[in-house]
Amino acid sequence: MDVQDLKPPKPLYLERVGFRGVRRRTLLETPEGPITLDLELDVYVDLDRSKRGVHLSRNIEAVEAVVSERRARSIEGLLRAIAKELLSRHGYAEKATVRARTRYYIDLEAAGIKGREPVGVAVTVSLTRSGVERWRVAVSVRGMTVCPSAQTTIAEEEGIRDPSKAPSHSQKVLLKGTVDTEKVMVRIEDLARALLLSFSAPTFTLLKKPQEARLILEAFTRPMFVEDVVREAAWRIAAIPYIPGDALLQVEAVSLESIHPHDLVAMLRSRVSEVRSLEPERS
Ligand SMILES: Nc1nc2c(ncn2[C@@H]2O[C@H](COP(=O)(O)OP(=O)(O)OP(=O)(O)O)[C@@H](O)[C@H]2O)c(=O)[nH]1
Ligand SMILES: [Fe+2]
Repeated sequence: MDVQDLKPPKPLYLERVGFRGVRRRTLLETPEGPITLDLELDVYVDLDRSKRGVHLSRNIEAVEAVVSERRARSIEGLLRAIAKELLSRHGYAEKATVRARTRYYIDLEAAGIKGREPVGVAVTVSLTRSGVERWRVAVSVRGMTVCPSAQTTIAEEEGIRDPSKAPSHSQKVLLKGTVDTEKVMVRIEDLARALLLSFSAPTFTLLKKPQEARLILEAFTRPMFVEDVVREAAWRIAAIPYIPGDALLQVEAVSLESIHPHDLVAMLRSRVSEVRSLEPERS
């Protein structure tokens, strides 16, 4: 009998046992065409109290079986297939959890500028043997803000009639949106776009002089606190129609303040239904 199958000295249930950071490249045959993804995978199963260890090589065999098939049409399909493969190879497990970290490229249009922009992605599925499927999609993006407080102060002090023409401090903001759902997975593109449009202005990989000027002028007409960015992002995420009302969303912004040696953070957590129930103040 394998050591793994022996009764453990202390028979305690383990929620997750597996490998973290398994690197694999895969090709997804998506409806928009083939996408190659470099994945960093975490692959876990639970372990009941009767067994000392998980037969861990099977976690890699499950990944290899699915990744080499190259049949997945989406990251959702790929992760669900690996989770099912884990449960089939570990007859003693009740739950499989698979997490993939990767980078997507999103078509973005703002201030009349078009670009294909990188976003950080982490998708987690947890699947039980009875078929309960839970998803967590987290997308991280970068944008810029213009501070409304400094802009107003300077406009008043300098007698500048149109505040958007007053200088202010502007900084890069790291914004992360996470949505937890059952059964349906939030599309990465939808979550990414909701976040990218929640800044004073998004960042673009390529900016020629006229575009750079237009982006900055646009940003100065949309000054935002870091709190405004988080609320705007929550609002836009909740506006994604197919997300169930009981889904949980979390938005966190880290503003790399240009005038301080430290950063500024704002975070909100809410049920999507709660955000949807608010009537926006007409600005
Ligand atoms: N459960 C457990 N396994 C470990 C640990 N350290 C190393 N291993 C793994 O043990 C694995 C080999 O055991 P198994 O996966 O059972 O390999 P096997 O018995 O040849 O294959 P199966 O017949 O599928 O069980 C290696 O892939 C190691 O990664 C540990 O701390 N706990
Ligand atoms: Fe084994």
